[in-house]
Amino acid sequence: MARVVCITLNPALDLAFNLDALTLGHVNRPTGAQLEAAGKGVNVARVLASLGHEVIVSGFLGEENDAPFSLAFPRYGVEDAFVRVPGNTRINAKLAEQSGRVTDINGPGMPIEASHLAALRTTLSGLFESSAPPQAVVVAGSLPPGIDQPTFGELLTFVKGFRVPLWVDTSGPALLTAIAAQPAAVKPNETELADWAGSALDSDQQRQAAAKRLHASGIEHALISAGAEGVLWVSQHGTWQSTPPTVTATNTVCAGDTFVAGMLHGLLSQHSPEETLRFATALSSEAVRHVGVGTSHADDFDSLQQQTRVRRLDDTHTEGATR
Ligand SMILES: Nc1ncnc2c1ncn2[C@@H]1O[C@H](COP(=O)(O)OP(=O)(O)OP(=O)(O)O)[C@@H](O)[C@H]1O
Ligand SMILES: O=P(O)(O)OC[C@@]1(O)O[C@H](CO)[C@@H](O)[C@@H]1O
Repeated sequence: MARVVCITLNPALDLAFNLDALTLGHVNRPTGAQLEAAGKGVNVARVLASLGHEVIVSGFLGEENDAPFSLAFPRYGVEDAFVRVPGNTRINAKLAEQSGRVTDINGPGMPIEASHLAALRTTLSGLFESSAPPQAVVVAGSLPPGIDQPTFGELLTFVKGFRVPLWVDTSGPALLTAIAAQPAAVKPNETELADWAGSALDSDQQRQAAAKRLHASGIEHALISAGAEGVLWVSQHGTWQSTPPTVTATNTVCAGDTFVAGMLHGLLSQHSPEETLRFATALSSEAVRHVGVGTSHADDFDSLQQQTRVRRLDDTHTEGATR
């Protein structure tokens, strides 16, 4: 198993509400509510730890409300290397309706200052210069106020300097900055990549062309997810496509993070490309059935994997790799 650092610059307490249907402008009474220590990198970390990896979480946490995180980290099985900064970590509302529609309300996050960034760099240097340096690093989620695009680009270059694979999952201008920094992997969804691609990525062909272009631009693993329509993956292993099984989508909030963790797990464990993509896709489909990240301990996980369709698109001699 590997040692992995997961960085969340803008974590969140996710407040998930289950509603029959959301009515704007009215009092809504959810059937259930759940508050969890989250944010993209924390979610990825949680999945990797559940798969047996040694995971360290870092980034910035508000010192005024860090108790739910400090309590959750031992439960998630991850080591806490977050830099505490003045203020409160944001609370993001996730409104999930019976129809499967989810409305996210994500706050801006706490202002980050140059001294906080310097503290983060010192923490990361300490982790990577230790006697047991990590084998991979994930940077996931949005940028808090105070971290502009050039600063983010510099941070990614700094992290790349540790010479382990850097995986980045972000959106908007930060995704463009990340792609320019040439990490080992990015995993936008089809909407998030449209800006970079210059057009909507509605069809398989458009997504395939964009993933190939992304890979050719210097990204070792170009991954594009498209919800229930599945994933396109272009790498040195070829062009692969997966389609998840049909499941009842209750809450899609952590699906992308679960997928990223599943892929990294497969690659770090040296599983075959087919096995890696099947596992990650099935795991992310498991995630959408409930609030929170996906688990491979679900009773029917084997069946979810069997129902996941995986195809290699650039090789006609891979019938054995499909199900
Ligand atoms: N409705 C669904 N049914 C089955 N699987 C799904 C569904 N939605 C998402 N998934 C699985 O989760 C993966 C990631 O989902 P998606 O493309 O929505 O990522 P995302 O937009 O990054 O998610 P996030 O909400 O975590 O940011 C998909 O590739 C798919 O395998
Ligand atoms: O605002 P960001 O950083 O883009 O996304 C934050 C977030 O929506 O991502 C996770 C799900 O992927 C949630 O835990 C969290 O609230």
